[in-house]
Amino acid sequence: MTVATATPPPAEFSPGSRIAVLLPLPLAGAYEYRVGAEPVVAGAFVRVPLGRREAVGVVWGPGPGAVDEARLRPILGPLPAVPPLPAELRALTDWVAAYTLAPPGAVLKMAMSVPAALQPPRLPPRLRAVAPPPAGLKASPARARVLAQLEQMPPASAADLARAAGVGPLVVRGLFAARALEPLPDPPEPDPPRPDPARPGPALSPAQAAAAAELRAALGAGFSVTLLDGVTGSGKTEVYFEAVAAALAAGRQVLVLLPEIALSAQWLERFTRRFGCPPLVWHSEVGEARRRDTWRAVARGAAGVVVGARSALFLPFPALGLIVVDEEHDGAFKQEDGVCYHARDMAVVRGRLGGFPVLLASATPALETMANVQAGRYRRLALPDRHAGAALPRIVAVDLRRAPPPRGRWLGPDLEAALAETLAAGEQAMLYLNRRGYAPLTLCKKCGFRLRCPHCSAWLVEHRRRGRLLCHHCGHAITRPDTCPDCGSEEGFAACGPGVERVAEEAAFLFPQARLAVMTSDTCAGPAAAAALVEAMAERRLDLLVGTQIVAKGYHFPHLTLVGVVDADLGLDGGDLRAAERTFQLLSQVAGRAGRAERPGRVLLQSWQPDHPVMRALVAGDRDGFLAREAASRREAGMPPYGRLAALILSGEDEAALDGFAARLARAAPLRDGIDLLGPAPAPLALLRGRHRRRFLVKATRAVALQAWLRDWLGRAAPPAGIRVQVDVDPTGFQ
Ligand SMILES: Nc1ncnc2c1ncn2[C@@H]1O[C@H](COP(=O)(O)OP(=O)(O)OP(=O)(O)O)[C@@H](O)[C@H]1O
Ligand SMILES: [Zn+2]
Repeated sequence: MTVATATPPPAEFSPGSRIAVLLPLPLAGAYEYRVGAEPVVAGAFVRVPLGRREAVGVVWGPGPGAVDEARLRPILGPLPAVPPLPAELRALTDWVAAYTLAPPGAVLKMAMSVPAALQPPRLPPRLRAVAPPPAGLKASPARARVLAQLEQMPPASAADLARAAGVGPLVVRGLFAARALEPLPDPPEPDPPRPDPARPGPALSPAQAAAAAELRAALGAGFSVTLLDGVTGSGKTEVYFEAVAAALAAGRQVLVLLPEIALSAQWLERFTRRFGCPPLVWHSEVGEARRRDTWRAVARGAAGVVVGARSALFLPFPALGLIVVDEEHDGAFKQEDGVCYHARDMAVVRGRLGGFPVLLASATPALETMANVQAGRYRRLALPDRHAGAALPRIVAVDLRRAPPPRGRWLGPDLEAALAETLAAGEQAMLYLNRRGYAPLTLCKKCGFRLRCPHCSAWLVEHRRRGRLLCHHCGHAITRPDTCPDCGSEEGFAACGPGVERVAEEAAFLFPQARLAVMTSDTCAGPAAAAALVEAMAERRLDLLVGTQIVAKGYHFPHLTLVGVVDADLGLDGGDLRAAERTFQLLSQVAGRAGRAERPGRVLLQSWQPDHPVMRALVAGDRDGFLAREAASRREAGMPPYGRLAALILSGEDEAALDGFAARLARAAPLRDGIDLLGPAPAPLALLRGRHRRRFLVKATRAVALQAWLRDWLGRAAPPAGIRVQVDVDPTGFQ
């Protein structure tokens, strides 16, 4: 296919000139080299000497002339058969590095995450006979058999040929050495199937059609950001598929970011139905060989649509024309280790650098996004109704103070009654609790000692099905000890509080006839298991699904009419700035699974604080009122999106050295108006994987150049060996 390239041809550097080469390593900047005998273009992947090793980097630009002529080393040459890294992605790399304070090479590493993709595919050479055979070729019966065989079969590898002719491998090698056989040139790499934008989509409702028309108009009109704000089940996916089709028809590539793509079999199916073939999928569970082929197909412009997790943002698209960020409010778009970046925000940056539209879709947009809409930076398209006349579910808060569950149980009488009714009517129900495992806390029956992770400040979570107690932060696992490690008692341990496994146990006890399944990231390991569960649910082979937040991810179960939220208050506690917003989003999302087809849905929120603003807003269906109140309180406190935050996490194994450095760093902070420095304080996770952690929070007004201030501050006190400093601009997790 031909690709409408958005960028002019890259700059070329002539033999002998100085160039900057960025290496995918956490170095302060690019290194300087000299071009060899052949010219190279900006963005080219090149091999360079690095100390005594050889490394692969990217030609970033002209060399600054910082290295002595005598010490300047020449590059070893370009990598064959890899297109240069597009200028847009180089600019994004620099931008993300500057914004997050990460070393540019660490950002580049995300764009070069599949080293094998930089090598041309190595096929065993296929051999064919040279015609006529070279004069003076020594004949033998075995050689004759090989040559006769080749007249009957297509070119084959040496091994296949020897096998087919019934000769030893040496015979084939001998013929090759005598030039009677020659290798066939490698075939071009096969292109993935191309999604067909001309296939008809479903007939859109007037509101859907109006939104789709606006999205199509945005394509080809340069950079813009549009929020597709539609209630759950309004058909946001069908609408943005129209924009995908239009971008494809214009010869451009499309990237769709989904928070849990590994679990999105339903989405892939819908895409395939609409476009006639599946998209290319990109996430950490895709195998190395597939990732390699995908990276290369993207780089040569042969990949029409990629759907991926946040890391797909750093794929080398030469002709990207649209990015869709579905469920744009989802916390999974934020990367919290290594380079701390938010894929939704950086998608907007890539759109601006590449001059194309970015589309954000959600039923519960992030406060940040709504603020951008209000400021006129983003456009908003609304889909206020569910598709095909389905009503939004009725949400009620169940006051657990009035009707608590029996002791040691978690499903109160109201929820139990609703489950009984739903199941009796032959409809499906879902129980939601955002906590994996059986019980979050295990304690000694005699002395109350709590089983904790030795490497983290966290309790061990019992996973009864696996017979293990696990740390959810570092993976530390033990079997339940026979005696208390503290008092030595043999009385045993008590499981405190519920996880989904325990709720499932209770539901199975209450409704022994119900066909029940548990869905969490650990009970359905891998996309296939998740897809099987989702299919079983959609085909009504299950009555009751118990799960964590992964059950909420955009699924469409037509026969699901009841959603029970076991602990709606979970997640509201703690000092997290976004606790209320996130709880509202999650619960709306879960609630949105109910009643998506003919039968109306209802949602029961079990809560000890049914008067909490989050519960009230959910019950009243008052999202905009809730967001407005949240926004007002953030504005008043100078918190994001009206002020800015950065978190600094210092960590080290030696606690005294860590505290010493934290104090030194605090003293070194340059004071100025518009910046509040909070800390150092123990981070909420004060110990993680054996490292102690201290946190600073920097609160700034929007007028302050936050990154410049942080760079200045960090430049004043270098950490001693063994202490790591992690910068998180716009933190969301507060761990
Ligand atoms: N115009 C249409 N014609 C036929 N089916 C449609 C149409 N619009 C939506 N649907 C169907 O309605 C269901 C809900 O649509 P979709 O999943 O796109 O909604 P959504 O807004 O993305 O929901 P959520 O936010 O809950 O993920 C899907 O099964 C979809 O195929
Ligand atoms: Zn741990």
